[in-house]
Amino acid sequence: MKSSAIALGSNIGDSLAILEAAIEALAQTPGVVLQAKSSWYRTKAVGPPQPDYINGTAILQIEMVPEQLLETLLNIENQFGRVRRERWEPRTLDLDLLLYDNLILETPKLQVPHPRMQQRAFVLVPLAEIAPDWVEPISGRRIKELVKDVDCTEVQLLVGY
Ligand SMILES: Nc1ncnc2c1ncn2[C@@H]1O[C@H](COP(=O)(O)O)[C@@H](O)[C@H]1O
Ligand SMILES: Nc1nc2c(c(=O)[nH]1)N=C(COP(=O)(O)OP(=O)(O)O)CN2
Repeated sequence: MKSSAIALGSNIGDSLAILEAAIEALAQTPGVVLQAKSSWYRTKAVGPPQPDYINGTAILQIEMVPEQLLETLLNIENQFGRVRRERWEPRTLDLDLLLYDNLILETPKLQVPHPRMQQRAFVLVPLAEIAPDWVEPISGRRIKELVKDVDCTEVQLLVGY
């Protein structure tokens, strides 16, 4: 069994229902056990102007290699109507693979840890809630330390668990 941290986001449609259903779809996937899910946060969009997002994170116990997990995430995004036209466009569902144990991996299709997670309050705030002591292997710093270095003012608790 390996551990993986996943980021979830949505800013089109009934985002909260989509995100809850996506968590359920992950939990029902063979080879995946849902260990923890964070609260949901309303967050200002980073990048081009677009509607606010709802973001959260989950910790999975998995029996899959990282490439299989990415494939699983992309399939679930498609199930929830994800359409890809351009980068950083609004989306029904975005699932990013943040961390996979302490692995560092760089292939044309997959980078782990997620290369922008250290700058993203919408990732670090929910991740610090469920995995504060996980060490991000590139920086060697814990999530609870990384979150202190980002501006969290535009990440508001929406549904707490
Ligand atoms: N760590 C990653 N998680 C998700 N997707 C990744 C990762 N590293 C590379 N990718 C590639 O990015 C696209 C998905 O882009 P999004 O706009 O974040 O959905 C995917 O095709 C992966 O090959
Ligand atoms: N608040 C917020 N802002 C965002 C969010 C998000 O989830 N929440 N996702 C983005 C898109 O990231 P994308 O997956 O297109 O690009 P990446 O490859 O940099 O993750 C861009 N901006």
